Amino acid sequence: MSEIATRARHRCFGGSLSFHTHRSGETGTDMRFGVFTPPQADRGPVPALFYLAGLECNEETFLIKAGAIRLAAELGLMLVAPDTSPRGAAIPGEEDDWDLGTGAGFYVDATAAPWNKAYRMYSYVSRELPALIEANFPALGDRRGIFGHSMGGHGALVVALRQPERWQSVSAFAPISNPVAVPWGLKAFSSYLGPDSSPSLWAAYDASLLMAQRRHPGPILVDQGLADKFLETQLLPETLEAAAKAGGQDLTLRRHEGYDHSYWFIQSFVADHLRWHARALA
Ligand SMILES: N[C@@H](CCC(=O)N[C@@H](CS)C(=O)NCC(=O)O)C(=O)O
Repeated sequence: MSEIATRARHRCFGGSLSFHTHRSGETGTDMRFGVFTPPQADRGPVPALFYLAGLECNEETFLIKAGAIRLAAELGLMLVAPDTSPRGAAIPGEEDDWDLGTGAGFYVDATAAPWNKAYRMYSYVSRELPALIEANFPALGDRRGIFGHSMGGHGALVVALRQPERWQSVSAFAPISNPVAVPWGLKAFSSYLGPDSSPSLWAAYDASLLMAQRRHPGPILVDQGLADKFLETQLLPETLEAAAKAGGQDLTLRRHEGYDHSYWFIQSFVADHLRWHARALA
C-alpha cells in the first residue's frame, strides 16, 4: 500500500481536517484526497462517508463549500473527499475540455486507449481509496457510506448499486441519472469506454439502467433543484424514479423549487444527507 504524504492539517470543530497525496496503483499517478476526522475518533474507529464531487471540482471543493463539517463533527462521521480524476497523466488532450479528462473522470474504469492507462476512478474510489483510508485513519471497515453531486452523484449511485454489500448507505445531489442518454455521459462514455455502446459496458455505469435490474438494500435519498440549468438536458431524475419503481428500489427523490446546481443548493440540504447516512451507519 502506498505511502501517504500530508500536505496540510487543521483543527476543525474539535476534529482534524487534513489533505493528502499518495501514489495510486489504479491510476499510476499521484492522487489527492481530503479527510475530516471527527472528535469521536479519539475513542475508536468511526463510520466513513465518502463524497464524490462533480465536474471541474477537486478534493477541496466539498470540504470548503458544502458546510458539512460542523454536523459531521457532531454526528461522529468521517468525511472522505477524493479528487475527480487523475491529474498529470500525460494523456494527449486531457486538459482540453472541462467535461472530459482532468476534473471529469466520471468514476468509471476506462477501457479505451489512451484513457485506460490512468482513468480508473471506479476502482480507485470504490476499492483502493477505502482500503487506504481504513488502513491509515480511524475508519470502520464495515460502516461505509457514499454520496456525491452531479457526476459524483452518478458515481455514488453506481458504486453503491454495484457493491451493495460494501456500502451501507447512499445518497446524491442532482445526479446525472441516466448518463447513456445525455451529452455529458455520451461524451465521457464514448471516450473512456469506447464508441461501441454495448449494453454490458455502458449499462454497468448507468444508475437508471442498473436500478431497473438490481436494488440497494437500503433506501436512497436524492435531492434535486428545480432551477438547475442542467435538469432537463443532463440529469433526468425522472428516469431514475421510473427505474426505481420498476426495480422495487426504495428511493426518496425530493424536488426543490428555486434551487440551482451550485453548492448553495448542496449547503441547504447537506444536513439531511449527513443525518440520513449517520442513521444508516450507526
Ligand atoms: N463549467 C460548467 C459548470 C460546471 C459545474 O457546474 N460544475 C459543478 C459540478 S457538475 C460544480 O460543482 N462546480 C463547482 C462549484 O459550483 O463550486 C458550465 O459551463 O456551466
